[in-house]
Amino acid sequence: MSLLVIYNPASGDRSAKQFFEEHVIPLLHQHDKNPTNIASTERAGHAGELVKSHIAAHPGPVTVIIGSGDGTVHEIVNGLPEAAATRVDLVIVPLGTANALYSSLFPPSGADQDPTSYRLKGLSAFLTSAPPKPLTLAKTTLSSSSTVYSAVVTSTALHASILHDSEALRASMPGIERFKAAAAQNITRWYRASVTLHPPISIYDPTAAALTPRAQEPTTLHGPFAYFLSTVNVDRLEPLFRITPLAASSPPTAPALDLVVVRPLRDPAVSSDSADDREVFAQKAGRVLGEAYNNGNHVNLRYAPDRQPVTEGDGETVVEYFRCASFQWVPEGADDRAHLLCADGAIFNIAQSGKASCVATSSTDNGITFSVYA
Ligand SMILES: Nc1ncnc2c1ncn2[C@@H]1O[C@H](COP(=O)(O)OP(=O)(O)OP(=O)(O)O)[C@@H](O)[C@H]1O
Repeated sequence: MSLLVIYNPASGDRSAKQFFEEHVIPLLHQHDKNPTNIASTERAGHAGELVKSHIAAHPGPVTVIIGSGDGTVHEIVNGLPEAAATRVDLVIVPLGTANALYSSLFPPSGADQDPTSYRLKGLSAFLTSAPPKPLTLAKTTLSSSSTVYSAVVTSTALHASILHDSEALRASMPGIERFKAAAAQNITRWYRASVTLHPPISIYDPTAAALTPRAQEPTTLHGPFAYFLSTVNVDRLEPLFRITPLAASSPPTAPALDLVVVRPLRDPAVSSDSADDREVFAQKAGRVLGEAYNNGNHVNLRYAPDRQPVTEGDGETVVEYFRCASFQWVPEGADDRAHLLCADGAIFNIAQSGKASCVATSSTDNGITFSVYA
């Protein structure tokens, strides 16, 4: 098995080069692991090119130690030719902004933890020969010639708008605060679309505190939507933002998408798509996002008789939490923002009259088995 080391000097707070020189490379040498190549990415897309040319020169399985955030992992997952038919085992050193995949694999313990040893947990798993864990991928088809794989998140609505707008804030806000700033800019927007979920479908029931089976035929949800997001492999998008908690507490036994959906017209205080009702609902949407930071408690919010979100009683849930095999998002023509789709932070535009179809697959679907040390 060959060994390739890649780091992205532009990730997160731009500390990857120094971290690799001071910690990662010396540790590899101490363990007699000699990489075939140590490369720094030079531009967007370069990480995928580096792995692709490495496999061409060294056919067969490869371990890739990757110092970056989720965006660079995404480039590797999407950068290899289907014909490669090989195995890629990833060792993540989390040096990006959000590090969703890493913080889901290694949830922060809460206790004081040395940041350097925390970042080296994946590398330790590799060095101690723990078996790598296969990844699930979400495959999104935007047209007959456009397909993208996600290893973390596939979203539309507010989350796609946040990722779309936060990139412009990267230089002035290198940390996760830029996602909060972009959320504030977009919190009153609604997105006109419909979405069809495909079975097997289950839905979270806060009373049972469990996912319960739902229809075994496709289910269509009509908009407008405030929030629509699906994940694979992760229960959080930042160390403390636990948006799909059931992915960890009740993990799927076969490839599946965990979905968080928020539809404003379910709110008894909202009767129409007016500016006033958007302002009223923005507070509820803000509460949902805030409770996701409270160990994923947003999934337990219900509307009380006074129409405020609470965690007691038996009112309608504020969040609809589904697990399903696939979904099809169909934006309405006039709503440009409903045409944005985010795949692990990369933003795509769904064509006018187009749709996005997303299906959970095992990582072997594109001919390559992607696994990660955890
Ligand atoms: N040398 C480079 N200069 C500028 N950008 C680069 C360079 N190398 C890679 N990139 C781009 O940097 C982007 C961000 O990288 P990455 O996702 O690893 O970090 P992040 O966005 O800070 O973290 P996260 O995705 O976890 O929030 C990638 O999409 C990649 O295309």
